[in-house]
Amino acid sequence: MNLDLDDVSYGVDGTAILSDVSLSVGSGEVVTVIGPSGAGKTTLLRLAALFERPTGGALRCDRTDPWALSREDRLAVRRRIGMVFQRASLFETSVARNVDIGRRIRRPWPQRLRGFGRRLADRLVRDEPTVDDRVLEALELVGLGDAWDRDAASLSGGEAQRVSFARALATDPDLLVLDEPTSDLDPRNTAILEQAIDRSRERGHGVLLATHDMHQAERVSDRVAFLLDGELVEIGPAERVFEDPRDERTARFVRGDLLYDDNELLA
Ligand SMILES: Nc1ncnc2c1ncn2[C@@H]1O[C@H](COP(=O)(O)OP(=O)(O)OP(=O)(O)O)[C@@H](O)[C@H]1O
Repeated sequence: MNLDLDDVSYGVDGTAILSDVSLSVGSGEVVTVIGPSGAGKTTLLRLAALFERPTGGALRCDRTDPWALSREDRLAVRRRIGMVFQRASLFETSVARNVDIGRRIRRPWPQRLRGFGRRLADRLVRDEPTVDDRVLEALELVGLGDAWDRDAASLSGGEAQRVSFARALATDPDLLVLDEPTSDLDPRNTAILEQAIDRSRERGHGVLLATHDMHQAERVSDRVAFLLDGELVEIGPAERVFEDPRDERTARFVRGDLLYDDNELLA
């Protein structure tokens, strides 16, 4: 899926949170949004995943404005997008069911009912619970292939975050939207998720990622966008943005110099 944001703005109760943001994510491309806390990264990702409607400008998925479609048609577009939130929220059931839930709620109702019938028939002919290949494959991608029958409540924070990621992968989304998916993870778990991002890219999925981790942005991105106070300061190939930023504010941010002092913008 090609996602295009054209001068997109978003405001709540008259307060601007994003102003005139233009960016695109193509198939097989990883675009990373960096910026200080409160810059608007999560809001931008929520717009990209169709959770919120822009208050200005245009957003298009494969050249179609999903907000101009009927609710049902917009949901069909929405089903092609997988979002992983900053904090994992899992249901109190097995790991496999947690991953499967993501796939099921993305299916239209007739398919869901057929799936229910199949599972019921499965249960009648065998005692063992069955796990869908897609679910296992997604769990293997995040290094949790052996954990499918574990209780989600028994997982560590890092494992839970990987299960959330697997839930999004199992839907085979055209576009993955990842909001700081590794912020609470140790280096090993972070490396596993970065590999999964690479695999998604190889499969031709687009990835829109927000991260606070500059090294991660350098490692995984094709292009990097720097967001500051709701405005996109610059966007370009990762190497260029990190090594030769065009804007002084980007330079200061990637160098790690503080842009804020007592909440006052210094730039
Ligand atoms: N629904 C809302 N109503 C009012 N203000 C909001 C709303 N959503 C976000 N904001 C404000 O918009 C700004 C951007 O928030 P956002 O969460 O998008 O930033 P962020 O870059 O993701 O921050 P962080 O890196 O800390 O997660 C913040 O000042 C936030 O308080």
